[in-house]
Amino acid sequence: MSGKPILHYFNGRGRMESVRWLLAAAGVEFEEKLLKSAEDFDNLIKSGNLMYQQVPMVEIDGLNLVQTRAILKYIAAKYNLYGKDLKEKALIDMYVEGMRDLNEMIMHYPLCYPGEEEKNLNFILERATERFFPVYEKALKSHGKNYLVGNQMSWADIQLFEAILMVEELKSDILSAFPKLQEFKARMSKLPSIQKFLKPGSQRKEMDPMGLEEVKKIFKVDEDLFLKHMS
Ligand SMILES: N[C@@H](CCC(=O)N[C@@H](CS)C(=O)NCC(=O)O)C(=O)O
Repeated sequence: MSGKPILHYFNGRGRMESVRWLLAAAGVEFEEKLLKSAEDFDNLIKSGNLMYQQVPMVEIDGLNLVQTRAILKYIAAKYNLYGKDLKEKALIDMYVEGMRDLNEMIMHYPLCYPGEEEKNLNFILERATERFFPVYEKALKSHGKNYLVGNQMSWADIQLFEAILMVEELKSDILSAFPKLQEFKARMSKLPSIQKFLKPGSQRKEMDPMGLEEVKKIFKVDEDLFLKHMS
């Protein structure tokens, strides 16, 4: 065993991408076991290591961690990205949860009912520019520091950087009204661990590398139930 964390998921962003980002930004190397078929997923379930028969699952420090938030919290705490006291942790949680709300909308965007793409896209962009980004712009402006919480990089900054890149994929000039976020993005982009992850060929996933249909096959998704659940 290499001692590196092992990430179990399919070859796509989904719920695992923030975990990949957090590890990569912390400079932690990891391995991936990518599910390619329903059989792979069944075998993983049969191993008994998935508490809820769901992925993401991360093998780390002898644990089989599941539930995305639990995984992220563990990694943030382990690599000193989770603030110095309870108040900083609470602030980081509040920022992160906002970005995860935005992230969820973007994750579900390709799953919307046919014909509703434009409406959904406009909703995401409206939420990003009217609800979420102003919070982080204001925070950076008001304390004048390089990072959202305290004076060092935290989980909140990494989640924000990921969120900015994702929204920019939907609308490239989305930061035009947010000068502090533009500076933040430029600063974060220069960090060596982030530069490495941004390079082509890294373990960072593209928007839709494997295709929705294949993902549905792995999880044996019923189309109607799926759309209802996601809407
Ligand atoms: N609350 C869980 C949700 C996990 C989840 O829904 N995972 C999906 C893949 S992204 C899954 O394993 N689906 C198969 C199933 O639920 O049977 C988390 O945040 O990790």
